Formats: sequence, structure tokens, C-alpha cells
Amino acid sequence: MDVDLVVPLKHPREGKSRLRGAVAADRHAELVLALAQDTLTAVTSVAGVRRVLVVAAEPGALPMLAGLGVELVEEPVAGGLNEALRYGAELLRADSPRGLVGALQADLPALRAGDLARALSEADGRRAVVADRQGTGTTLLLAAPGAPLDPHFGAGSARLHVESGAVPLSGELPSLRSDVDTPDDLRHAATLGLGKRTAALLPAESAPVR
Ligand SMILES: Nc1nc2c(ncn2[C@@H]2O[C@H](COP(=O)(O)OP(=O)(O)OP(=O)(O)O)[C@@H](O)[C@H]2O)c(=O)[nH]1
Ligand SMILES: C=C(OP(=O)(O)O)C(=O)O
Repeated sequence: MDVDLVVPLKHPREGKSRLRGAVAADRHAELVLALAQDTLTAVTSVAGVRRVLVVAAEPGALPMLAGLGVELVEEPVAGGLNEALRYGAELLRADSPRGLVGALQADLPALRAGDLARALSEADGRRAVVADRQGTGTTLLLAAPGAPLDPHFGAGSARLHVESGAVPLSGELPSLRSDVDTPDDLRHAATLGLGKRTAALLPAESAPVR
């Protein structure tokens, strides 16, 4: 069964504060957008992904996402990350009550379609979680068909998702586990090969393209 994914996004000027300093201050928002564009480009190329719904604090700040094959909605209230995810998942569920719904982070610039496809295949319709490479955060949460997304993103979310019944996926999935929160994470993602928009913002020698 194909999956519908919610991807949350703050205003790019406000997001990814821990990543500040990875590029010049006046290019920070551009970098945050590039991470999202590279993530979404990979996601929309996965055959098992049907819809991608970006729930944004300010959709007007994201014209560059048009044309990537994603849908864009504004979060209804500034209620935080989990509230934005619940809102998006409910919209998707309303259109497809027994469908598969998931949440994916927007900061996976090295993401390869094969890793996401392998995760969907291993989950096989179960509530499932992909932890980040540190093992503490979550990069992908999948709900069981017809069940609520029940997101617990934030500190220690991988454990919270397992405690809420998600199967921790065990595949290697390096590009899906390499979210970028800090300059060090960005250096790590670069070792896997970055999407072209993120790579274009970094010095050529530090940014092989995926
Ligand atoms: N729509 C929406 N997206 C959010 C919200 N909070 C976080 N996000 C997005 O969720 C993703 C994961 O959040 P974090 O990794 O904590 O990102 P962040 O808050 O931008 O990063 P830091 O400032 O470094 O903590 C990012 O893509 C954020 O843009 C929110 O309140 N609403
Ligand atoms: C909010 C989360 O993301 P990050 O670790 O990227 O802040 C999370 O992993 O639950």
C-alpha cells in the first residue's frame, strides 16, 4: 500500500537554529530551504509515496517548493511541531481513512530514494520508526493503516515512538538516518553525497553531490 507523508517546516529564517554558522548568516534561510528541497526531491521520486503534504508555518515563504510535486498547507495555529504533524496527518486521513500515513523530517539532504523505499518495505504496514544516526531522534514515523499518527517528536522521540508501539526499523538506511541539525551533521551528510541544492551552497571540495 502506498504511503502519504507529512513534512513539517517552520519559516526558513527561524528554523534550524543549531545549524547556524554552517554558512554565512545571510544564507542560513537559503540553506534551510535547500535541505528541504533536496529532501522533497528524493521523497517524490519514491514509487511507494503517493502524496507529500508540507505543513508550513508560513507557506508564503516557500514558493520554491511549487513544482516539486508536493502539496503545501498552512498550520492552523502555532501549536508546535507535533500539532502541525497531527493536523497534516488528519487532512491526509480524511481523504483516505484506511490509508498509510507517516511523518518525515525536512532535513535529509543526502536522502536516497532506495533507503526510503527500503524503510517502507520493512515497515510493511506496521507502526514504525526510523531513528536518526545518533539513535535518539526520529527521521520517519509511520502509522498503521487507519490509526492516528500519534507523533512524539522532540527530545528522545525515538524512544517515545517505540514506547507508543512503533517498531524500530533495523535496516542500515544511512541517508534516511542522517538528519542535519548541526554543522557536524551537515559534514556527515556530505560524506554520503548531498542533493544538488544543498551542495551548491557549500564549498565544492566539502560537498560531493549524491
Ligand atoms: N510547521 C511546523 N514545523 C515545525 C515546527 N517546529 C519544528 N518544525 C519543523 O520540524 C522539523 C524538525 O524540527 P527540528 O529539527 O527541531 O528543527 P528546528 O526547530 O528548525 O531546529 P532548531 O532550531 O535547531 O531546534 C524542521 O523541519 C522544522 O522546520 C512547528 O511548530 N511548525
Ligand atoms: C524533533 C526532532 O528532530 P531533531 O532531532 O531533528 O530536532 C526529533 O527527532 O524528534
